Amino acid sequence: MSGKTSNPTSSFAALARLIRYARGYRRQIIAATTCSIINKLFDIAPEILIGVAIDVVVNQETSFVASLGFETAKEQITILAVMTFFIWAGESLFEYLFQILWRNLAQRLQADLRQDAYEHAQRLDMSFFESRSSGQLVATMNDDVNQLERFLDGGANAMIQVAVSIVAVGAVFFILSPLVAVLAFTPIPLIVWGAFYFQRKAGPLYADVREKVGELSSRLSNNLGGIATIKSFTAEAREAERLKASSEAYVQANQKAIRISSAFIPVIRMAVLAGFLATFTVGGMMALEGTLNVGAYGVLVFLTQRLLWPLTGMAEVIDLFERAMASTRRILDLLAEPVYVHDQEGTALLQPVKGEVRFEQVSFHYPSSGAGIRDIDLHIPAGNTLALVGTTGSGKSTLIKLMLRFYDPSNGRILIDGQPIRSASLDSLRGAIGLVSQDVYLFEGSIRENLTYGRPDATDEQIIEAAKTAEAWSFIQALPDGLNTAVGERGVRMSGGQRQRLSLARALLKDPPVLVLDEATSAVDNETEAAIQRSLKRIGHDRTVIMIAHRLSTIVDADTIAVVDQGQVIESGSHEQLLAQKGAYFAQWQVQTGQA
Ligand SMILES: Nc1ncnc2c1ncn2[C@@H]1O[C@H](COP(=O)(O)OP(=O)(O)OP(=O)(O)O)[C@@H](O)[C@H]1O
Repeated sequence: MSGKTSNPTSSFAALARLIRYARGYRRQIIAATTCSIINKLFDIAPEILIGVAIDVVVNQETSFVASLGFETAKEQITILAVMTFFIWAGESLFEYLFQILWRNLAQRLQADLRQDAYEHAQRLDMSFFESRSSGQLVATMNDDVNQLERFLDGGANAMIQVAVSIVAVGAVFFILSPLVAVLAFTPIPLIVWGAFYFQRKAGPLYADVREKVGELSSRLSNNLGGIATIKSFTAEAREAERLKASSEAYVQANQKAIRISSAFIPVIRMAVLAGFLATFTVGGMMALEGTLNVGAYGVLVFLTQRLLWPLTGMAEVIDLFERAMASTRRILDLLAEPVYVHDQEGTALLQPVKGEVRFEQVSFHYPSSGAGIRDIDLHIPAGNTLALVGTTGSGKSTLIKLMLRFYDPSNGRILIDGQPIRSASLDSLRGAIGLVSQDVYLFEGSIRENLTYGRPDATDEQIIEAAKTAEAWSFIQALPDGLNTAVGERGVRMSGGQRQRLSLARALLKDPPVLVLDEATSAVDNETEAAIQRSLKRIGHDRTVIMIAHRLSTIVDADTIAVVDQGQVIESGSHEQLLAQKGAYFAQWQVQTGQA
């Protein structure tokens, strides 16, 4: 998703966006946070109890615990032991609870994000997919989502607990000795500054790492998808080299991040040491002078460790946080990607759809190439057949894409049964159109699953009838597993002609009022093509058919033939009319019939 990761918004902005996204989980987040806080408080408490115990041993009847009403030292030790037991038990219980809560939250949130991202991506316009590689999208929906999951599994709790340590230990310090507190806290601003400095440095580096992961997975999926082409061009070595370059770019991006993150820990360690030594020596002096209770001194020394050492772990947590926020930004950016082709949900085309199609002054240009179509006027009465012919790249498929609202025209409008398609729901519009496109896509699964894709409840009789019309039944029947034969990924186990016939049968089974055949029979032999033409003529009587063909012999019977050239309709009429005009169609006909 190039261009997106350079987004300058900080990681905290990404966190705020994530929290907004996760508002449905507010109660769970609050519960998990509360358990993290309580666990940390229980975790700090034993250190305080050690101090209290020293106080008991040293001061006995005048100790702090004695002032609570436990007179003998034995009683005091016993009560401290009981308290220690409950504190440890409490700590264990809340550890269990926060682990469960955070991890469950991580699971739910990652599943939601992936699902939402996928569902949103499905709604996005075709132009979005043309500007993004599928590998990048897969990386976002898998790696980025997992990265966030890892942070929620442990990082979020660690961040909260560091904050609780600072506040709780700080409070104890200030109660016991404000002077030592100030000394012990002196390194904290440095540590926090270091953390932010690191965050600023590491943020863009991690964004770059995520970008490189995307590129790497994009290359992998493209290459594995195009393995036959690679082999046929014996390009294995070249491709291996290119993959190595992508891998290397990923390594280097990571190395930059590693250099920064590795420097952080030693620096923080020295700052921690300064704070610890200050408490240790100044507190010790004060205890010797008698201005600080011995027990309090013990508490301070132990707590300094509790306060400062976890901060060394902050580097790792911030590391995790930065990575997770770079990922979060990518996921949420994908979710925020605007949909330009708006669905008018709830406003279905008037049923039953008769299939009258009209293009009125339709113009459209692809933003990326500037190519497109201009001022197209076409009218196809319901039940008629329109053939679109013309040189390659003249804009025929573009007309179909506009009719399916893969894009919206920049000018003019398209109507079905007199209703502008922009004001109809995408469901009802696309439900009314059966498309057999040039690039046949079969899903991994059985022939039956592929054929019933547009009509999951079709009976075997209906499936067979559609397969017969598409001249696919004889070869399906000959397969050992018949309709249950697996077609392989993208239909690789079928021949090109078989794939086309399956795709045609799939569209026919949907039984749409408008059938679009874009070079639907280009990969079958002449005999099969003629047979398909005959069946199509039979079923074409009660539906509108729009066909695109290069072989003019297949469209001579169309009610209207429109010749498209450089994005415009330059001639239209019946076969005979166009021949009589002696224009572009006539010239093409001469070439194809060998009369030129
Ligand atoms: N997604 C796209 N982005 C940018 N340009 C595109 C896109 N799809 C098609 N084009 C361009 O638009 C023009 C019309 O393409 P279109 O696919 O409609 O032609 P066509 O007449 O169907 O060609 P063919 O007979 O070869 O299938 C071509 O110049 C093509 O390069």
